[in-house]
This record gives sequence, C-alpha cells and structure tokens, in this order.
Amino acid sequence: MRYLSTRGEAAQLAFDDVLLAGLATDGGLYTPLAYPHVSPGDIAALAGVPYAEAAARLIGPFLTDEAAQTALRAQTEVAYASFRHRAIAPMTQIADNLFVLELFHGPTLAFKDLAMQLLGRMMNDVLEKRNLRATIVGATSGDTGAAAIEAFRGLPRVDVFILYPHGRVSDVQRKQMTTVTEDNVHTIALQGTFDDAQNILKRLFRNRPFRERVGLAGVNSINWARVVAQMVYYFTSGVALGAPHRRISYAVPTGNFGDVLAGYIAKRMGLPVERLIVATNANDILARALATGRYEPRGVTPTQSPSMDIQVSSNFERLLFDATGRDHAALRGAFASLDQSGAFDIPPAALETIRAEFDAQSVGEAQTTAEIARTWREAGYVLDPHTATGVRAARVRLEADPATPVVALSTAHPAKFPDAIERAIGCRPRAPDAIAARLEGPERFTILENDEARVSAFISERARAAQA
Ligand SMILES: Cc1ncc(COP(=O)(O)O)c(C=O)c1O
Ligand SMILES: N[C@@H](CCOP(=O)(O)O)C(=O)O
Repeated sequence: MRYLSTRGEAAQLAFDDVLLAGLATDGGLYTPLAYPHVSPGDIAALAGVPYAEAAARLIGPFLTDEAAQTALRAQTEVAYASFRHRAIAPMTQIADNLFVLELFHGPTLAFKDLAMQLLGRMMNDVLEKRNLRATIVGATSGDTGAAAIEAFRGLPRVDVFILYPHGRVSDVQRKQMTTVTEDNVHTIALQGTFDDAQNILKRLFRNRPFRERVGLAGVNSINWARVVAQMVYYFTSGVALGAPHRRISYAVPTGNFGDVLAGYIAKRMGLPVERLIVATNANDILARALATGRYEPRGVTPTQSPSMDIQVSSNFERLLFDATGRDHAALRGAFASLDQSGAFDIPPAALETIRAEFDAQSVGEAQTTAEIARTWREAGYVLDPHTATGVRAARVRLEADPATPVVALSTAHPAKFPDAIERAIGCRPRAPDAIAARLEGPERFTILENDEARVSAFISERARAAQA
C-alpha cells in the first residue's frame, strides 16, 4: 500500500515513511491510494478472535511489505498486553439498542492508548531498523499527550515534546503528563488553546530545516497510523453486535475528527455502518459545517469535556478529500481560504456526500451533565463527560431510528474528570489504584508563550537528534 497527500504536492510514500513523516511536506494529510476491502466472510470470521489478532488482520493490508505484516502480529500482542480488560475494548448495554464501547482500559484511561501503544512499537521498530533517532512533537487537549508519553517514555531513540493548553486540561490529565520522570519526556504548558498548539505543530512540520534537523515525527491523528489503528474497534464491536449481517450506527465524541474518521475507514473497508454520528460539545464547528456547509472555526470555549475543546478538526481534511472525489486542487483551495479568510465553503456535491453518511449533534454543558445523571440513574453506569456527549447524540439518533443499534464510543474513564462527575451525580469516581499512585510525584513542565519561535528553540536545545 502507498500513500498520497490530500494536497497532492508531496511525494507518495510507503507505510513506514508515513509513520515517521506525520504531516506531509505540502501541509496535507497522508491517506492510502485505496482502502483494502474486507469481505463479509472475513468480517464474520472475526467473531471470537482476540483483539490483538483482529488488529493484525485488519491493519496488515495497510502496511507496505510482507516483513512488516509479519512483525505486526507480535507488535499488536505486546501493545495490548498491558490493558486492564481481557477484551481490550468491551461493550456494555445501557438501554434498548444503545451500547457503550469502553475504550479506556489502557494505561492512561483514554481511547488514545488503543492506537498509541501500537504506534510506539511500530515506530520504535522502524527507527531501530533504520538506525535513526526521532523527535516526537505532539499537541494535546489532554489525552493524546499522556498516551504518547506513556508509549514513548524511556525509549532511547526518541525524545517526546508535548504541548498542552496551560490551565485547560483536568488535574488528572495534567499530572499524567507532568509526573513522569524519564528525561526523554518534555511537557510544555502553552499559553494558548489546543488549536494554538496544533497550529504551532503544523508550522513546525512545514519548517523543513527544523524538521530535518530534529528528525521531527508526529503522533497526533494527522499521522495515518493513528487512524488506522483506531479503525479496529469499529470492526470488533460491529461483529459483536451481528455484523456483517446487521447494520450498526456509531456515535463518536469528536474534536480532531480522528476517531470518527476511523469509523468512516471501517465503513469504506466493508463494515456495514448505517450512520456515523459526530457528537460535539459547545465547540461545534463540525455540527455547524454539516448543517450549513461552511467550515468556520470560532474561538475555543472551555467546557467540562476539555479534550474536545477544538475548533480546527484536522482529520476533516481526509474526509473532504474523499468527498470531493480526491480533488487535490479543491483541497488546496479550501485550506488556502481557511488560512487567508478563516473559513471555506464545502462544495455542494461534497456536502451531500458527507451528509449521506454522517449526522452531527452539538451537546451543551447542561445536557452533558443531565446525560451523566440520567445514565447513572437508569443504568447504574458512570459516563465521562466526553462519552456523555456521544450517548446524548446516540439517544437522539435512536428516536429517529429505534431499530438500528447504536454504539456510543466511550473515549475516557470518568476518573479523569472527577469534578464533572461529582457535579452530575454527587460522588467522585476513583482511578484504578496503580494509576492513581503514579500521579502523586512532583510535577515537571515548562510554561511557554504561544509562539512558534519560542517552541522551536526550546525543542532544538533539548532534542538529542538535533545534537547528534
Ligand atoms: C476523551 C476524548 N474524547 C473525544 C476526543 C475527540 O476525538 P477526536 O479528536 O479523534 O475527534 C478526544 C480527543 O481527541 C478525547 O481525548
Ligand atoms: N483530544 C485530543 C486532541 C488531539 O487529538 P489527536 O487525536 O489528533 O491526537 C487530545 O486529547 O489530545
């Protein structure tokens, strides 16, 4: 399999190169030349298969060579060995035809671990094979950072720099990033929003001398490997509910659009998905874009689901690329307009294509709190605030179509957001003991102003790859 950039002005690459490249040099996102097809028979054959084996079968066709496909089975085995639930991504039913897919049983209690644990192994193996070092720079609204740090801490070939918005993540999220002791980890509290952090990250990728000097790599969902690893749990949950013989809808708490895009990829590969429901909080750019056809970021509003406090949803670019019939010029035009005038209009035919598969629902703060309380009252189940937006959106979908099961993706453990839970149900959830104990140590982070030059200087001074 080979990969092309959505903007069409970067070289086509093989999987291992895409893995290290992160963002394409033209500012676009890598995407496969074609999506591999999984036949109904092969989907049915996933029933009862351990998660690590299912992951190897489904991700394998995206790799470029046979050696990598063989190594993949061992990589998935190790990646999921540390999860606290044997099923890795188990499901719980909370109402008629409404299922919660628990993606928080990994080491940092969020869905990011499902991809990041695997990405860590894959990247490390490629670096060793090529005898290279890398400098990973990531932007986080709270969860990607912790998962990346967990996956890469202590690895001799990698330095990790994580930018998070100062004061805008939960205490647990911050401590997960700042209490680690390994000296290849550098946590930066940026005086700005997640969008500012992601903007700096993308500018660093487009700064060729910097990129080459530090061996820049990315682990946000702009990296294709993240998305493809997240596709797996759509299949495993779909099969558990009767796919390929039954159609299923998915409600996905959404920010950077990586997770819901993974559902779209699963559908392109052959999973019978009825609707993909994008759930947003007050930062509702995606709900507005689908309703009006205009993609127009506004200022970020802080909410009780801080990981979704995002206005520039990077992976929407991959969907738009497909929806325009893979029209590079249309993509370049749209993102030039976003840079110059702060918005673009989705071409009408592309909008129709998107609306044929996606719904979007914006869920306000009071609705989120009410959903946590309702699910606790009716099902005795505690939702984290991000998951609550997805469950609320799923309930709206079930009112329109009660016959099709809806899987709401549970993207984080409620213990990461105890204040929001206490507000809704009057008590604070506990993190698993081993994780809570790790958060007790002293915190280590550097506050930097929202300025690309300051950030790149900080990284250049500390990245070992720049000194080699
Ligand atoms: C807990 C949680 N839920 C939902 C999201 C949104 O996911 P995505 O950015 O893939 O749309 C994030 C951040 O990415 C998150 O950390
Ligand atoms: N919500 C994310 C934001 C970054 O998303 P990613 O999927 O592109 O890494 C976070 O928690 O950091």
